[in-house]
Amino acid sequence: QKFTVGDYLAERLAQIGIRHHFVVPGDYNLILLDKLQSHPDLTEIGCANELNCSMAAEGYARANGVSACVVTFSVGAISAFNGTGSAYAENLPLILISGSPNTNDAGQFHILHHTLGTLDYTYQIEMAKKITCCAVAVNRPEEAPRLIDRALRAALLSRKPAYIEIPTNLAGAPCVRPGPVCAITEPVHSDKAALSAAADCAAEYLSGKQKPVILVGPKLRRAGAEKELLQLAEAMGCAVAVQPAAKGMFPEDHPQFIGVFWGQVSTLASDAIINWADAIICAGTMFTDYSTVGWTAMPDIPLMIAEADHVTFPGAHFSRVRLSEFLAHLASEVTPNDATMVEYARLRPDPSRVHTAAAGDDLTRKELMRQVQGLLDENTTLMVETGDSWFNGMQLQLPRGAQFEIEMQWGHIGWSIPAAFGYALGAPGRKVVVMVGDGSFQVTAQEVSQMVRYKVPVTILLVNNRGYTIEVQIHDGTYNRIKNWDYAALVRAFNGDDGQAQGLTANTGGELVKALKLAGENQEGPTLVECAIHQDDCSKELITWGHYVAKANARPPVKAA
Ligand SMILES: Cc1ncc(Cn2nnc(CCOP(=O)(O)OP(=O)(O)O)c2C)c(N)n1
Ligand SMILES: [Mg+2]
Repeated sequence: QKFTVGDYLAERLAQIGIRHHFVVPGDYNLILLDKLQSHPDLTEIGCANELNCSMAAEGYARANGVSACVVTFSVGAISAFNGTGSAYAENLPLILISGSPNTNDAGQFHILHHTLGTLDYTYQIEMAKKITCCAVAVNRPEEAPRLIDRALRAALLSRKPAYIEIPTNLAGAPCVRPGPVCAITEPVHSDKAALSAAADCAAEYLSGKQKPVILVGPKLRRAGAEKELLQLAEAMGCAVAVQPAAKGMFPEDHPQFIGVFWGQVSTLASDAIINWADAIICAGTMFTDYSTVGWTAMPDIPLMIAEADHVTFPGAHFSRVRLSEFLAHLASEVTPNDATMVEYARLRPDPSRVHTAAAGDDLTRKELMRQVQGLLDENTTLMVETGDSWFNGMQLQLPRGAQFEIEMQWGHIGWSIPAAFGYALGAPGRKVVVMVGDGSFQVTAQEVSQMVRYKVPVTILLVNNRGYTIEVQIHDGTYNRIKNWDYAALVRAFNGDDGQAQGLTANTGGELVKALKLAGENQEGPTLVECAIHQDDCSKELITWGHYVAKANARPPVKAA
């Protein structure tokens, strides 16, 4: 049994920790799929289309750390570019693998199916270069080890997606076996001198400051630095806020947690403390139009910003300083200062008395969220979709161990369904709950059928407010109306003759209680609960945020000088 290029790739994927690879077959990748499938540690997961395949891989990477999506040339890969873009924006090492034309075709001037109908097949890798940290095409079997290793190492080091193109007649070509896997997995450590210089600079930045606070951003988890952040927070004793896309990256039951800082739509009293602070330690932060509420909540004091591999201060920059090592170093040196916690204690809001609606009342967003809060425990992962689900999710208090997943940077509606499917396969045993709007659900609904096929027990809370409400709050128009579906019947239709999915509707609080109980009991497949709420029943935060994002979008062009 000769060892081939496909076997080399399979062995490397397994060595870096992948146990499931997401695929849609096509004649350019069939031999490669055979090789991957024959690896004892890899399980092939079929998806309904390549957009969903790439989003399932994006979700798998959130749970597993790294993922692989295997598609056919051009018609497959170009759809998969969307989930690859998400992985880039969300800092996830998704390996996009595409079959490609037989190596003889270019030289024989063949026009091929699935291509643009020209003689130039390089357009795909040229596009892939723009949305990955490394894109390689294996055109000769001898090149396979070097190119595959280069792409995988680049993805693992930078937490960005990589692209590997394998011609249909090379997947089965003879190839040498891989060398030690540490050659591609060995991390890069901080430069010692830069690390201590950065620590000295941090001490200087903090000295003389009365009210320092920590702000956690979404890159913290991707840099593997959550533990060290906690060490630093406890060494300082200061208040800790998180950006919306970093919710769940600092424990919310921790006494120093002061809420989600999101400008005027912040939770608890985090915006008051961030605005009161005279020093902000930013760890893995991303200040974007969405996270600063249309630039109305951009901190305006000099910041210390610790990124995955460098640290900046007002007037200083230190390269090759790894975030986790920097935070740990700081924790061992920093002077305690709990002024921001003392102040927070003075102004923290009393926990709001949550109103329980009568069982027979029409279901409202508030009652829905009261019941979702009750679902959260140390074993739950809540995935919130673009839409009012972002804002409703932000208000939830996460018990210790509960996880929260959001795709706020790429913000592709429909991400949550395939991503939850992929995440659930990467985190067996966790209870995965999705909160998704009706508009988003319509984009990628087919992947519920894969949850049925692989018996993945995801609970899908479909918040049906009859349309694209988040868009309505930014700027309304007829385009924000959609055709209503019978969502529960659709999910039951995915069962075919042997599925265990349940499709339920909840029009009142009482019906929701019953539906959630049934969902918790269904371990043999997905349970979708259509939660029907009024079209205008949206969060006050969405209305405020939508107003300022629309204003930011409408800024007039700056007149040329
Ligand atoms: C792929 C993609 N296409 C279009 C958009 C713009 N967009 N953002 N949110 C929406 C509507 C979301 O509506 P729903 O899922 O019903 O959420 P709600 O806001 O809760 O009604 C759109 C159409 C987007 N974010 N992603
Ligand atoms: Mg909606």
